[in-house]
Amino acid sequence: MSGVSSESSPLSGRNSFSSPLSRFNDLELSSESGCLSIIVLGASGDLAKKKTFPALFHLFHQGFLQSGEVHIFGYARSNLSDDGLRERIRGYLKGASDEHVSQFLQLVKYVSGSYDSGEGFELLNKAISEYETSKNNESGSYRRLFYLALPPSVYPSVCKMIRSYCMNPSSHTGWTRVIVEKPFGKDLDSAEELSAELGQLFEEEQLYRIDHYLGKELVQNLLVLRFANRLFMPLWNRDSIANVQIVFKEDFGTDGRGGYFDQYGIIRDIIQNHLLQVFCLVAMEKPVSLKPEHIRDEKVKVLQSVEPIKHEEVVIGQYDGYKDDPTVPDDSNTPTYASVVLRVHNERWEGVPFILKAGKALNSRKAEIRVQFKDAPGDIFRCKKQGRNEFVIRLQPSEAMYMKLTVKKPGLEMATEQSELDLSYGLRYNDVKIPEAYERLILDTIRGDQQHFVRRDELRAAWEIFTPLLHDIDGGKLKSVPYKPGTRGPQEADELSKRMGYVQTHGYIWVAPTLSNI
Ligand SMILES: NC(=O)C1=CN([C@@H]2O[C@H](COP(=O)(O)OP(=O)(O)OC[C@H]3O[C@@H](n4cnc5c(N)ncnc54)[C@H](OP(=O)(O)O)[C@@H]3O)[C@@H](O)[C@H]2O)C=CC1
Ligand SMILES: O=C1O[C@H](COP(=O)(O)O)[C@@H](O)[C@H](O)[C@H]1O
Repeated sequence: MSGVSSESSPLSGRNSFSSPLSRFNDLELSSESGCLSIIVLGASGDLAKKKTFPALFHLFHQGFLQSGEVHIFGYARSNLSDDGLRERIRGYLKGASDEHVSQFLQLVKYVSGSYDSGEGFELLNKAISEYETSKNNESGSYRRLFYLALPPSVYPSVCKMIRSYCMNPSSHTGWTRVIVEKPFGKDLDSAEELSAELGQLFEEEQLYRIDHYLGKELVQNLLVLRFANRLFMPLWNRDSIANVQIVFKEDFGTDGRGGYFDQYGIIRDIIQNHLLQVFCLVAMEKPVSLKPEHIRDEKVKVLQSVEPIKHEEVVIGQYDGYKDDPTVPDDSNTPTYASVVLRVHNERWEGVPFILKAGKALNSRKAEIRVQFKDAPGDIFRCKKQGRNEFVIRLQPSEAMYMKLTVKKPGLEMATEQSELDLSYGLRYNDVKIPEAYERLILDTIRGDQQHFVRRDELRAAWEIFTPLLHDIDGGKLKSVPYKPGTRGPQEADELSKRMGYVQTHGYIWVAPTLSNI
């Protein structure tokens, strides 16, 4: 974690104390050396080229992956050569010289094979073993990291193949770890079935269920914010907070992914995983320590305190034009928008609605947490109509935290107006490059830190919350209301937020500050 250098920061003169959290989380974070083989399964796919390989490249570029130690293997069914794969991903490797890109690409090899027969995996194991042997790695360990950038339908067979053909030999020190992408199942039963299948093949410590929202800078900040600041502790409960919104918006539609999306819908794609993980970090109790198991214990507890979702506290929508995608059935009821109210039955949150909203083809792209406080009692300024205090954590874009406040309008009159205390990262940390979520999470996996990965019981608790609602939507008991692309989504969702006690501040818009407007 970098602080702000007083030379280059526009806000020079501030002191910044930074301390690596890994020192506090009691983890024996390994500083292992030796061979590291990273195997990207589904290397020909969209996620691999857009996220996985670029994240590996950035780690390489920053010196976290040493060319003397690491080798990267792409595996898929497509008939590609090493150079074919390299050319496919080259255009996505940004932010470094061509020479550096070429050095990285030289570490990448391709093996072609199917996902359910031994032949391909034997070849893959041979390629990994040859590399390991070539390293003549007498004192170091042998590490094998498998990244499943694949449709979940093939996870069980791929995991069986890895288990049968590609494990780190028992004669070697080191480890074998597997990163699995979402979606982990489609409902409680299918997720449990998948968990049981993978659980027979790998120990929980070997499985890293990735949710890339847990790798975002401001999501990782939530624990620090909540538990290292005295300011928030007495306020973070039902006495002061009226409602919490956790919002995801995209200003584009399913863009050629309609076939995939239609089987899942926005609740499975975004809410049950990304937004629910954010919800956990906002709502959970303080963990005993920063040990991954302590944090995940608290997440499970708060998930288990969520009450059954009521139909009248849900709005689902579908944007006009979604069904024009030829891969989407004409009678699809799949929601591309949803607003779902969660209620937590515990001492801290009884009566506080958590509104989780996500939508595609909306009027903007952003993700944020909006904590709205109750009105100030006994308002002598009569300024309620101007708006309530809100603490907003902007996850993306333009990472920021700002607190909306009522202040005296500067001037001779005693008038009030809405303003904000603003911590915009672009300004405060303008010399820090915020890492990509996938970069951090892959590095965590190499280091053996499972804090930001989803544990099996957490996954179960998450599906328990959403499965009844999802089955009702799939069974047609709730209908998606149409909305126009480029809008805020269905009007019914705004009405739901209002019913939940959310008070909109009229005439106030937060503008992300830039160096030119301070
Ligand atoms: N794309 C994204 O932005 C995100 C994706 N994810 C998740 O990551 C995983 C991979 O996503 P993505 O890369 O988009 O997926 P793709 O559809 O691009 O699939 C990846 C590769 O898997 C192989 N494949 C595709 N369909 C099948 C099939 N039915 N059976 C066997 N193999 C198949 C193909 O390789 P080949 O034919 O060469 O073997 C393909 O190149 C998924 O679980 C997805 O949900 C998560 C977050 C974001
Ligand atoms: O997992 C997914 O996330 C992306 C949005 O990720 P972000 O980091 O850009 O916010 C979303 O577009 C996709 O549908 C979903 O599968």
